[in-house]
Amino acid sequence: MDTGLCCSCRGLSKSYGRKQVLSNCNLELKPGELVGLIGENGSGKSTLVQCLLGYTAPDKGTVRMWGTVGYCPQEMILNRAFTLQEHLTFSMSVYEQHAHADTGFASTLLEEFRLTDYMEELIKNLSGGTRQKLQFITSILHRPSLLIMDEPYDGFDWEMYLTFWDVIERLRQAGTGILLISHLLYDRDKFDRILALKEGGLHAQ
Ligand SMILES: Nc1ncnc2c1ncn2[C@@H]1O[C@H](COP(=O)(O)OP(=O)(O)OP(=O)(O)O)[C@@H](O)[C@H]1O
Repeated sequence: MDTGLCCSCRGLSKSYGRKQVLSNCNLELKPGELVGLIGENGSGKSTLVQCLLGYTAPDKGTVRMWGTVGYCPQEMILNRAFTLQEHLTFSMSVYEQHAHADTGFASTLLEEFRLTDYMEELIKNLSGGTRQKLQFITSILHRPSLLIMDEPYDGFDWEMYLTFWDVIERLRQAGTGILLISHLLYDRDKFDRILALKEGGLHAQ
């Protein structure tokens, strides 16, 4: 069924003990749309993302996704014992089980993010910003239908920040719907919509 959406959640609620974190949250994302999600520390942004991705079960509500998903989390999830090359070989083999991940796109991203000099380095020896670049490109190798990113450019220098936005724009043009979570959103004009999570609810900004 073509709903014209890549993600929809309806009536999402989640409490931890007596603390209600999400209360009746509704969100729809269209292909090619870029939505920013802001909120104070502890407002529930990560909880919302965890519910969208199915990592945490909501108390109420439904989540639906159409197509493939890419996720760039805030915390580092790379295997530190791999070299960058081993990490990429492993990631591509995982993606190829479910989606198309072409080596040409991977090579372009490695060049654009200046990672080609580090292919034989262990991930544990890379700088924080370099690891962040690798984590970001890993989330998009399969050109997902929906991309969810939590503080994705934390640690990028200015040039890499600009490269990041170039790549995001290309993904949007190819139809990827994007949800970008951050405490602070710069360049607000790049977003189609900005939502704020406040007292458990999503509010248009
Ligand atoms: N597994 C958990 N068990 C209990 N409480 C939790 C759990 N996960 C999150 N919380 C609580 O839920 C609230 C929202 O947390 P969450 O991490 O979703 O906020 P956030 O907006 O992502 O915060 P930050 O901007 O600091 O990353 C916080 O009060 C947090 O302590």
